[in-house]
Amino acid sequence: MGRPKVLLLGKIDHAHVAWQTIADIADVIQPKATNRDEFIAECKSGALDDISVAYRTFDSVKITGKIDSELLDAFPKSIKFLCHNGAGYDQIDIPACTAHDVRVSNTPTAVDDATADVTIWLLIGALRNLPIGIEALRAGKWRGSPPPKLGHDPQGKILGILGMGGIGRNVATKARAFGMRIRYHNRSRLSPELEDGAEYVSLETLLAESDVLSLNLPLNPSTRHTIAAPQFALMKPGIVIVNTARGAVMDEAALVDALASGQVSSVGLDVYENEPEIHPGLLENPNVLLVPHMGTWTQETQQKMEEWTIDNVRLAVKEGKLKSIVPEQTGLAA
Ligand SMILES: O=CC(=O)O
Repeated sequence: MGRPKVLLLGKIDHAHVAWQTIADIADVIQPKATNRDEFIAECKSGALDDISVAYRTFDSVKITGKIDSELLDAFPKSIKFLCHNGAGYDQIDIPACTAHDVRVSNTPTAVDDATADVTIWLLIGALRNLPIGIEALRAGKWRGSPPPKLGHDPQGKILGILGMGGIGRNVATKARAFGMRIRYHNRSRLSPELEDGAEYVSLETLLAESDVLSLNLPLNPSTRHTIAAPQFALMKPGIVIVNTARGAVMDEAALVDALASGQVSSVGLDVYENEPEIHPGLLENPNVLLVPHMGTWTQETQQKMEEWTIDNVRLAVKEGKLKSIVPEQTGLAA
């Protein structure tokens, strides 16, 4: 039997030492394709035959497009493991992977601190109307005229967290240091230990009573547009919303309307429905604080995410298993 073959979809930017441990035990193959059609043709040419494990980055979607049934049909049948570098894996159709006997891993926990830090930054910035002041200052108008309306303190405000996984809980811990009262809604209630004093409420109560809403739920077919026009209508008027999860968990056009009517007073966004495009209604609105998907954009976290993904690749090559299989596939035979 020859050496195992590992497909690298995207680049290793930081964890070169860890990646060398893969090169020591496997042949690493990089596709020549630069778009999906070319990639499918390359798969069909046999150039990727015998690959058993693939490492992929978020940006590699530019080469392959979404990992869906069409792509999995083209992949060599030898592929058994797909190791995604990222916490969110909405670019991958998990049921299709399961049907094709491909196990998928992501990088939970590695992203929690960095993503929660940006969440808090957006939360404070949106509460304090900082984008209006920043824009006026850059335009040479100091605070502008009229100046931004006064912001609000986080102390004593209710922070509603929708999605209380690792990132949501990390946001809760950090927000407590700002004196916020934490409530959450999640598919299922957490143990008291994980709740750490956060109050579990229904989605309706979360929307109706939160001063600030933080979206920390994964994007999948059942969470798409969880926040849309009917949900905006239920919210406490003047609510502040922060989204560092995925743009499409919220209906962006409905958000633009809710901002225009004042139902939502301000918003802090790291993610968008059709990245890198941004709804013009968000770009035009001074009550919108935006960053371009930089939730995990730190040296330390990028390094950790690559190393975590490489750990999955190594385990898959050596032992035929994964360190962090996605929850939808836990319990499936390896
Ligand atoms: O967006 C970042 C991630 O999913 O890790």
